[in-house]
Amino acid sequence: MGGPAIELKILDSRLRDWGLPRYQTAMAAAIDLLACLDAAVEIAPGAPPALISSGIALHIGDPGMAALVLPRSGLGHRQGLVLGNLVGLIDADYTGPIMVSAWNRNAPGTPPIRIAPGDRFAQMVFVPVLRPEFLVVEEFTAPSGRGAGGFGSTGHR
Ligand SMILES: O=c1ccn([C@H]2C[C@H](O)[C@@H](COP(=O)(O)OP(=O)(O)OP(=O)(O)O)O2)c(=O)[nH]1
Ligand SMILES: [Mg+2]
Repeated sequence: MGGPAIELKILDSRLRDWGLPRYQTAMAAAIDLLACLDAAVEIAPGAPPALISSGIALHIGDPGMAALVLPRSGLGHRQGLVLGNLVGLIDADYTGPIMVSAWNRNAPGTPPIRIAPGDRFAQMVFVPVLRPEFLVVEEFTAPSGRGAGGFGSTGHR
């Protein structure tokens, strides 16, 4: 409700039964993505991430918007299911399937993580994007209080 409309293709018809990715609460920031798998997968700790389709394609089609694929907090924090690319970036001009790199970040020797078809296993948030042009200069025009101080230059307390 209230957001811009963007085109979505349903690539996996099971989403018509499971329900499209959607906001789970009235003010949720992200939609949950469903694992469009043929069969359950188990991802072992230390194994390469599994590339899993969300079953949808989008054409955001607006350079002022992108989407980010993020872990779900409960799965990431409690179970160790995060993303092989840490964060997925969906460009406004990408029209292929939205894929999720599912990675078990747990220590070797711990049990595998199981993802079943239709599981809500990751989430996606739409974000505004600025695309500045660069003005190449020899010296910055305005003074900066911080200057080049970084990487802990302000201390800890
Ligand atoms: O988790 C992700 C990350 C990316 N993508 C898709 C959408 C994105 O627009 C495209 C390219 O992603 P990105 O620019 O991050 O990857 P790249 O390695 O730079 O690939 P490219 O050269 O295609 O831009 O891949 C996904 O489906 N899932
Ligand atoms: Mg890229």
